[in-house]
Amino acid sequence: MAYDYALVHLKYTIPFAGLLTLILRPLLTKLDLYKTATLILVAFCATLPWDSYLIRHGVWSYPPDAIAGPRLFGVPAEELFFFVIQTYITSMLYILLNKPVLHAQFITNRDDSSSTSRRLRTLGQVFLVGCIAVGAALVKKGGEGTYLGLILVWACPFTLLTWSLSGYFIIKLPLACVATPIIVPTVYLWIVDELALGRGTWAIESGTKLGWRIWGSLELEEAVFFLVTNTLIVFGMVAFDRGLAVLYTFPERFPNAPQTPSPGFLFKALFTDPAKYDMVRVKGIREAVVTLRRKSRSFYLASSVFPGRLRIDLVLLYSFCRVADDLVDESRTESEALEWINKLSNYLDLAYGFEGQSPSSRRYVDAYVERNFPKATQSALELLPTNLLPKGPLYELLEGFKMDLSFAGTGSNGVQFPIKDETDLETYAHRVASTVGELCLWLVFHHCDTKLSEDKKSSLILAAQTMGHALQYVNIARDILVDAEMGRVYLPVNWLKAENLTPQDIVRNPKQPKVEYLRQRLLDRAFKEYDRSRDTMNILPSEVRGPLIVAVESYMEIGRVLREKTGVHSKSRKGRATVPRSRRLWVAWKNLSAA
Ligand SMILES: CC(C)=CCC/C(C)=C/CC/C(C)=C/CC/C(C)=C/[C@@H]1[C@@H](COP(=O)(O)OP(=O)(O)O)[C@]1(C)CC/C=C(\C)CC/C=C(\C)CCC=C(C)C
Repeated sequence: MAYDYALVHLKYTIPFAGLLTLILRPLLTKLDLYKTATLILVAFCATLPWDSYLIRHGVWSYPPDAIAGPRLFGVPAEELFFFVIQTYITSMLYILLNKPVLHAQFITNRDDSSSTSRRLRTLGQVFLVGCIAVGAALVKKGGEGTYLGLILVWACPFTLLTWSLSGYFIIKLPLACVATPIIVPTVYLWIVDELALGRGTWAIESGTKLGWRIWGSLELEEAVFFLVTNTLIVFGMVAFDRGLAVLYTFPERFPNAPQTPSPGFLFKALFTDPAKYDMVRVKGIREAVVTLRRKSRSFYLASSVFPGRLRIDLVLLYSFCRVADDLVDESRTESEALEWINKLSNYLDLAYGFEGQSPSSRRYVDAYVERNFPKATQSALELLPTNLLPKGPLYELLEGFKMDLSFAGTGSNGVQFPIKDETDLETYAHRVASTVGELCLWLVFHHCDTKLSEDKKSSLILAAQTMGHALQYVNIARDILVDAEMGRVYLPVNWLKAENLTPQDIVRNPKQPKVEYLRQRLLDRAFKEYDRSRDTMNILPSEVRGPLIVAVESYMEIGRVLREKTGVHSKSRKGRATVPRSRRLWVAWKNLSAA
């Protein structure tokens, strides 16, 4: 039938591409489309002359009754469409699987790589050179090895180039991010190819093929073809991501990296000598990602949808806040905690005192950090992007940590509960969470291509502060049990009094029924603050609106779980309510679709 080949697309390739598009649509950014379109263009231009050569030299053919008719350089329109749809499918799968990954952490160079990585990279190079040599020999010999030889001499030099450029990076990436987008479309296209060869939609001429069948009608050459072309597409995507990662990770080297960089910019980044990478910064980013992944599932998930440099800076900000909070929280005595707060305050004095001055003054700040803070916390302080953040909210955050110290002495006579009423509660939430919301927004303002008016910025900051209250109230509602175990009660004392309770009663028995009522009261307050600020998020620039909404909603979902009371029972090992992973993913997808 004249539409046999077109039917292959209608039945197999288009539905698969459609399904991937449907899943990915809310997550796709302009940059993803730019990468995919570039790869499609490259794949099209690289495959067309090669394919045309194969058809003209009778290596393969299409029965005239299986194709519609139009051809370009002898290649049927359906085949041209194959170049596009295959590249699209593999790219989409790669993008989907790489969304959660912050590529900056995998930047590496020879010195940073293990001896196993070095050996693997060399092994890959030797293997690919071997494939090129075998391919060339087969083509030269002619006859049955011709088609396999042509595949190898055409695809392996590109693969060798991308492997040599990005080999260490590819080895460092999680295996699933690289192997799955190669294997899944390859196996799928093997099945489609087997069906097409079986039906005679296309045919490989018998004089130029080895005649080895892998399974059913699937010839060895076809199996190799799909494997190497999908490998090439994925390696192309990886090269893109490595270039982008270099561009975003080193602001000193690339001060004005645009969200969607030109090919020139990308080449410059890709060909930057790896020996010149600031590996101290890369290692700091790695530590920050580990901290984020371990400590906050909500913000870790949300971080995946933020673009480029903003994502890195938010992760670094999280890491600073987390490290500072932990230093204070994990102190054994009040004086030790106070000492950390003073040191953090001195650090801010120095960092902001030297702001805008020479790199040597930055080294002075780093020296202070290295002298005064534990090794594991140093990078979080050294990499805080103080040049993009106002200092006020950071000092205020430390004031919030000081309020936590007022709980010190629990269990002895000196018990204190600083949250006496709603005003204290709001002051506390303002210090520890509104400050964080405001800091996030300053990063957003700096990194967004869309510039906002001062009026809009002020409304957004106000909304971020209110949203901070909402998140902090959810945090307190979630942690009543955990906090009570540490002798802390953040529920206002006057609320407890109205229920004939004291903070000490909560510390003694945080599971009593009245606690559930108080938790819900606090959640009502949280959702009131959320309602007051949520609509303002619609004036955020489009490139960050969805991601910020995901950050807020995935945290507020903890509150929703607590409201349904299911979360109180489905607790993590730490005794905290959690949102199941599938529900978190759904929240992210739903909100990105609506944003
Ligand atoms: C996507 C991404 C990586 C975001 C990073 C956000 C960030 C920098 C968070 C810092 C969190 C942190 C460790 C702060 C220290 C003080 C503290 C503990 C605050 C509480 C956070 C809870 O985190 P977690 O559950 O991990 O803490 P514990 O285990 O209980 O110690 C807080 C509840 C505060 C979180 C508040 C925000 C992130 C601000 C939210 C507001 C916005 C994002 C602005 C939205 C914009 C508009 C216009 C409304």
